[in-house]
Parts: sequence; structure tokens; C-alpha cells
Amino acid sequence: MSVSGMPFDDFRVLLRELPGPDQRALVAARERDAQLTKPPGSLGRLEEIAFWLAAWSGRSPAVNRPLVAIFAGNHGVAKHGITPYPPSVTQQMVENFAAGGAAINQICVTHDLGLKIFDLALDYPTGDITVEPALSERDCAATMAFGMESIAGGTDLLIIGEMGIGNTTIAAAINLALYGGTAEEWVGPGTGSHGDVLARKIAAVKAAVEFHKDHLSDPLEVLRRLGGREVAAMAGAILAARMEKIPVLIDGYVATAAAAILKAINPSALDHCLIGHVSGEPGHLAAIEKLGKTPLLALGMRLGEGTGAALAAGIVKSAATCHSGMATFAQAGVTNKV
Ligand SMILES: Cc1cc2ncn([C@H]3O[C@H](COP(=O)(O)O)[C@@H](O)[C@H]3O)c2cc1C
Ligand SMILES: O=C(O)c1cccnc1
Repeated sequence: MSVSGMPFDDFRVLLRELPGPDQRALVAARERDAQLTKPPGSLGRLEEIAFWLAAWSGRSPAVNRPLVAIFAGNHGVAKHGITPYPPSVTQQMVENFAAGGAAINQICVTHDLGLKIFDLALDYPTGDITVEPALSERDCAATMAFGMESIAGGTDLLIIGEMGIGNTTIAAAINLALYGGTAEEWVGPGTGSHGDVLARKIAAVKAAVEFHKDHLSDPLEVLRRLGGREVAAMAGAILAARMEKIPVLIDGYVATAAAAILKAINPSALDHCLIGHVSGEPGHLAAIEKLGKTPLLALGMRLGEGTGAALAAGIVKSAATCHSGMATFAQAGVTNKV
């Protein structure tokens, strides 16, 4: 927490002074790529991914300790009947993650990814954003700091996921606050909100942005007023990864909204991130385009938990392995183009 002033001050300073890409590692990766036994460019986006890994890790592309970090939180706005499942499912799914029974567990097994779950005061839902801020500045800053600590055990590829019943409503409110448009454009079914439930979801997002409208020009205020603990922690984790030279894969609609807060403060804040997939949530593609990104996968998934980004981690691992493991023309005795 800041000793100098308000709790957000330290984050404002960090976000002003973000480290840039490592040009030496980038040049070295481009030089090696040109020697590998393939026509130039023939590995398409895999080559770009290898360069991105080099630039943002500061070394030769490698993924040896990928980590899926799932942040879980509960939301006061859920009391408005905006989602078909009760908030108790958040804790139950945290237990399911621990027991190995969720989709994300199986994807982690498939691609040999580490998995850590961070549950954030699940018995204390955030404030109801239609009538009060989700979090105090102190709570929001402390939760961002907690998210920053999530990578302390070390990783070389961070995959950001979440669990929190009601959090597609939160993500829609953040997007409406950051980008404008209408609530209808940003609200989708989430886990399956239709009919009256969907109408209440749209109404809650409208009411929340209307209630806080005089305070939304500062993205950190958008985060604390409309966000949630898992959203604040995801923003902190993405920021910490930048400071520690760890490339990041972002998952679906909710994780993208957390990332958007950082981009709104510093346009270069997500240069070390790729969007793992475009989810089935209708507003996700527009939200990704606002970040100037192109998702790696489009599989019609709409689950969260980091599942889409974890699948994309398999592609990122392949990009690193091709780059580091392929033979050069000279090594293999293959004739290069004349
Ligand atoms: C069993 C179950 C497992 C999940 N895993 C992720 N989510 C996803 O659904 C929630 C967001 O959707 P909404 O805004 O409609 O509540 C988040 O917890 C998200 O991670 C799940 C939801 C359920 C019900
Ligand atoms: O895209 C997501 O992140 C998403 C979609 C539906 C439900 N939960 C998460």
C-alpha cells in the first residue's frame, strides 16, 4: 500500500513507467527464425508468437513453467437475479477445481500447465454496483496487490482466468463505462441468461453506469466502482507479469474487461499480452478489437475459468518449441533458397 498518499497512487506510478520490449532478444529470435528449415513466414502466426515471447520475456522463446491463475470472487449485483446460477456455485467450483473435476483441470492436464486458484473473500460479496461502489479504494488496491503476488512462485507464461457468478454482468458494465454504446450491446447470456433474467441483467448494467456516471473518467475508479475482486486481482496479475517479463494469455469476456482497465490507463499496458480466444459472449469480439488485438482461437467456448486461453497456451508452447528445437538449414544439410 502506498506510503505517499491514496491507495491507488502506487499503481498509477507503475502504469506510467512500464518496461518496453527487449529489442536484443527480439532481433536474435528473428535471426534464428530466418535460419530454420522452412520457407520464410511459413509458420504464419506461430512465428509472430515466438517473436512476441522473445520480446516480452527478454530471452530466447521458451515455455517451461506455464501457469493458469484463476481468480474467484462474488458479486453483490447477483442479488438482482441476473444469472441462472446462485453465487454459492463460485465456492463449489473452487472446490471442484481443487478436486480436479472442472474443464480447466482437463485442459491443464492435456497441455501440461500448472494451475493455481486464488479465492478472494467469497463470503463477502462486493457492493451492489447499481447503488454503491463494488469496492473501497483500499480494498480494490489491496486486491490488485494480492493479484500481483500471484506470480511470486515463478512462471514463464501466465494464463489469466476467473470464476465468479455474476461476473459477465460486471464485465459488461466495465465495457459500457470504458467504451460507451448501449447496455444491450455489451450484455450477453453469460452462463445462460435469457428472457426476464437477461432483461434484469441489462437493467442492472444500465443502472450501475448511470449511478456512477460522474466518476468514470478514471479507469481505476471504473475498476473499483463497477468491478469485482477477481477483476481487480486479474488486473494486478497482468501488471505484475509486465514488470517481471512474463508474457500473458488472456481468456474470455471477463478477463478481457480486467485487461481493458490497464489499457485505458496506458495504451501500451497490454503489449505483453495475447488474447487466447474469442468467447461466444456476443460483446467479446468488439471488446478485443478495442484492445487492438486478434484472438488466437475461435471455438465458440463461453465458459471462463481460463479455458480458452489455456487451450491457446498449447499453441504458444508449439511456437516456442518449433523456434528452439527445429534444425537450421546448415545443421540439417537442407539447401536454402538461392
Ligand atoms: C457450473 C459453472 C462453472 C463455471 N465455470 C466458469 N463459469 C463462468 O460463469 C460465470 C459467469 O457467468 P454469469 O455472469 O452468467 O454468472 C463465471 O463464474 C465464469 O467463470 C461457470 C459457471 C457455472 C454455472
Ligand atoms: O467469456 C467469458 O469469459 C465467459 C462467458 C460466459 C461465462 N463466463 C465467462
